[in-house]
Amino acid sequence: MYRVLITDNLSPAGLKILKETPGIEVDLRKGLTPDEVRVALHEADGIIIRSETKLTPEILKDQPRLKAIVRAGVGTDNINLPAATREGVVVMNTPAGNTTSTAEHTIAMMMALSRNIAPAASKLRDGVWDRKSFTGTQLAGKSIAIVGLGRIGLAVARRAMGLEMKVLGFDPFMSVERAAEQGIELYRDIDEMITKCDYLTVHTPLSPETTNLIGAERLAKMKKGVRIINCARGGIINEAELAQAIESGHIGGAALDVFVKEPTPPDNPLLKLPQVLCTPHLAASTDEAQELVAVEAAEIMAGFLVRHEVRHAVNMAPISSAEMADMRIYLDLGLRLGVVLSQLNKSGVRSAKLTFRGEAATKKTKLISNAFAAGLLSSALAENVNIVNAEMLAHERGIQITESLSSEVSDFSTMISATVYTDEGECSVAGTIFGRQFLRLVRVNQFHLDAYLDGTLLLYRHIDRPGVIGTIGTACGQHNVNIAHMAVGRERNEPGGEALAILNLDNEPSAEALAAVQANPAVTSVQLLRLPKAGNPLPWLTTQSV
Ligand SMILES: NC(=O)c1ccc[n+]([C@@H]2O[C@H](COP(=O)([O-])OP(=O)(O)OC[C@H]3O[C@@H](n4cnc5c(N)ncnc54)[C@H](O)[C@@H]3O)[C@@H](O)[C@H]2O)c1
Ligand SMILES: O=C(O)CC[C@@H](O)C(=O)O
Repeated sequence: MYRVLITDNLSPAGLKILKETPGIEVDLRKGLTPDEVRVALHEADGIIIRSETKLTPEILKDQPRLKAIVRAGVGTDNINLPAATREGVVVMNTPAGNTTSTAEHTIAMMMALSRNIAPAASKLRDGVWDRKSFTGTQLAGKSIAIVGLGRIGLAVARRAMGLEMKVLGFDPFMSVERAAEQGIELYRDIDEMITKCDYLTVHTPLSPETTNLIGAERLAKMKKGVRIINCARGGIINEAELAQAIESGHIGGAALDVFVKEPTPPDNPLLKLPQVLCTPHLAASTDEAQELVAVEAAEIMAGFLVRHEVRHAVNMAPISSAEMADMRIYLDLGLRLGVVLSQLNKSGVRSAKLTFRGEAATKKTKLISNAFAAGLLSSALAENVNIVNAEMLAHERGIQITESLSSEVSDFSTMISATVYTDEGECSVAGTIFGRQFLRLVRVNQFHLDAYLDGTLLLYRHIDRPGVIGTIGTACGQHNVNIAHMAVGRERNEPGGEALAILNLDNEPSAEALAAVQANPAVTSVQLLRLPKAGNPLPWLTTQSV
């Protein structure tokens, strides 16, 4: 049974989906302290959150059961992404469900700010009929500058055009042609754009580039009386510098839904200014948006846990359930080749190269390389490694993994070769898939053979002469070790040279059994490899150890 922890308010429609999904149980706990979230996560396979729960590195560390985090909403800035990735946890979000509500809130804030709705209503509630103090400004004919032309920025642009406003835009990832199609005058220089607007609204994520994007210097460049709106993230506009610019009279006012610290402390100077209109992070709080994001979050979590599909992931490539069904066997092959090389090599790996041939070259090779890296690092690291964190962990250890695709015809319709380069030289293996389900190890260095790629493998190198195989078989039998399959590869395809044999064993041989094999004078080396059993759930996506 997979357990999904939910620590923030989630619409009942989302809860219903999870509760009705066989194999999933819901652990609904609101108002937890950070430490309580950390403890509750020990027993959770997934967690769904909104913006209140903060998932810090301390909370995410050592959570071996946790596999997925789903953010019911857009911003993942309350989740420490490097920490989640390092722990091998997939982070997914629901990017589109609250776009309309957030755009509508932005327009509502702009209108309310321009017409002094909040202070006028408040005064009237206090019994004062004041018509003089609240003369507003009309929006029609004014210019609005939009920073960030993604889903919400564009939705705001369309609505502003409906209000007969002129729309200016800045987004380094938007083409001039696409902006023109939308009726937006695109600027390549934000500093030029901000001198031309009457309203400025920001719709970017909070990132190192966007933190304090609008501060004292840019506020000073704007026209006197400009009104500023932030329904994206606190910190994109510097709060203290905005407060000063409003107090000085240069900036006409601001409408803010988001704050650097949430809940924002009552002594935030912006809350005290009459020219500032504030809401407590409400832009996405509509029945419609909350139902959409909750349903999507629940479906994403259920799809991940039950069908292993990865949708809207922010720390790995997405995989649909159809792709996953197709890729599974390849991820398995990549992981097992990595495990084989990690156990064959005792010295430090500096780099690795994967070559994909035939059908393998047509798959999402990056994911297969990540599965290979997970296998390669599995025996070396105490951490759990999977396709989410393998690339990061390999990179941190200076291990470079490169890929090449080959159209060269090989003996097999699909094949993956992997070579690791170590301080002592190189070692390579190749694997293939028979009948779309059986994995085979078909080469170890210069030896071509055909061994099962699962369970316990006994490898021994020997001089290829009569009687060796028989005596090794007898030694195994005497020590109660059953041989399920045997493969031998010869250096030159003729007797007398070096050969490599791989025995697939039904049970783990004792130290005495290994010593008996090693005692054969023709045997030059013996090594035991341990791979996951065929058909076992593999750790390329979850955080189980190999
Ligand atoms: N207040 C709320 O309740 C609420 C609700 C939903 C979303 N949001 C926030 O709104 C913001 C936008 O959401 P979205 O769904 O439109 O995201 P999005 O990813 O669709 O759009 C973000 C846009 O910002 C642009 N961008 C990135 N860096 C930039 C920079 N330095 N300068 C200019 N543009 C830059 C990107 O190119 C992209 O087009 C996010 O911060 C999100 O968290 C807030
Ligand atoms: O959970 C919320 O209501 C806020 C969501 C919003 O900040 C988002 O980024 O989607």
